[in-house]
Amino acid sequence: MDIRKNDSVALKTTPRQQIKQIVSRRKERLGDPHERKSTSQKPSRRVQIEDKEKSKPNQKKIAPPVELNEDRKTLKQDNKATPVSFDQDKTTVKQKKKTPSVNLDRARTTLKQKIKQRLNFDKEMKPRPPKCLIVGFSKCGTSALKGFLALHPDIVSPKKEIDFFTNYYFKGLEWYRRQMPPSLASQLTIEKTPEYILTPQVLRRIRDYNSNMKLLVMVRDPIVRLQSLYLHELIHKPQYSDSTTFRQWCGGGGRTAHVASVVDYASHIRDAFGVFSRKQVLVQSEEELEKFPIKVLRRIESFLGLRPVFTKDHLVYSKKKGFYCFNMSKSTFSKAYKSVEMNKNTGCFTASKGRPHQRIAPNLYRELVAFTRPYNRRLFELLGRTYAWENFR
Ligand SMILES: Nc1ncnc2c1ncn2[C@@H]1O[C@H](COP(=O)(O)OS(=O)(=O)O)[C@@H](OP(=O)(O)O)[C@H]1O
Repeated sequence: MDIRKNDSVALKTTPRQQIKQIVSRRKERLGDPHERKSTSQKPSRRVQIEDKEKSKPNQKKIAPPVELNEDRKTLKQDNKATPVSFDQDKTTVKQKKKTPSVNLDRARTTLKQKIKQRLNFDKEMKPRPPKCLIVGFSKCGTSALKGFLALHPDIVSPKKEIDFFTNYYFKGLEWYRRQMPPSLASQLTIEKTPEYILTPQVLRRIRDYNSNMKLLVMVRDPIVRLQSLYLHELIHKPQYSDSTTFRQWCGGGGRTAHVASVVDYASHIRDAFGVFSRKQVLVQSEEELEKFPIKVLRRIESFLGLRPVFTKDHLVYSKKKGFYCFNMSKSTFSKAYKSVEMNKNTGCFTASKGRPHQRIAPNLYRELVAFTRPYNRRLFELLGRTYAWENFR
């Protein structure tokens, strides 16, 4: 080894340079103390927390915010769909649990269909001109007939008597139509005003309005009709008071013009037969409606060309009232309720229908029987049938 050469190199450097060299060699060996300081700096608090989290494997992780929103979306959609799934049958609800997305789609479709149906239904529902009229006679069970008929799904009827062809003809046909309840094209509107049959001019107005109109005419034992009308007019006509007797109301006896106007069905029905074909007019007795309502309703269904729906389940006999009333456990009851005044609790007609009649004094009764007999005979001849009115006595 040439020591002198090395020494010569060494001799060439100044002590200051030598110190520098020593320091740089140390740096190479150990690394820069400044750099070392930067790497050995304390980790930031955030990093510390993250590290801590990593070091806790069993701790529950909080779901990232995006997923939470997704969950909420799904929840909202589910909530929106809930009313539809209620309308669907139980099977669909069960399926929903298994495949929610499929059922959600189905529920949406059903809802859309239902809305569409409803809109179409509402568009179609409008007041339509009546095609059948209950034209008479007052106090012969016309309200019961109208109310019972309104149980039929294909029949609608206004609650009130419209009196159009008698009193409000000047208001015009459009006004009349608007008095009718909304109905579907497939339904039949029936209006009842028992005074229509009393005037030939009114019957002609009806024919001019609709020459195919069907007429329902209720008749009743004329003496019972007198009793019924008497009780009605005592309340509704100011010329009578509570003290007006039946005899006084009859006009002092049983052979007056007043009595004649009440018991003479035949001349009015003849007028109706003169304006309409007989096929368009059905005459029905109150007595039969009172005792065998379903039989009568089935007959009228057929007369009106409606599907037969009436069964004995529609009505129940009330011993207390002494009449048939609506069977409130049957859902059609609520439909009929829109068409007649009835007691919501009992399903029977209000107190103004089916009032107990007073007993007629025997003398007056005999007079009335004698007086009404020819009227009845004329009616029976006209109809080609009899009623058991005179046989009752
Ligand atoms: N189911 C039933 N419920 C109640 N009443 C019934 C029923 N069926 C027939 N009737 C008889 O209907 C009589 C009333 O007839 P109207 O409805 O034509 O009277 S009105 O002209 O509308 O005022 C009414 O007359 P009154 O008994 O004099 O009240 C009843 O006898």
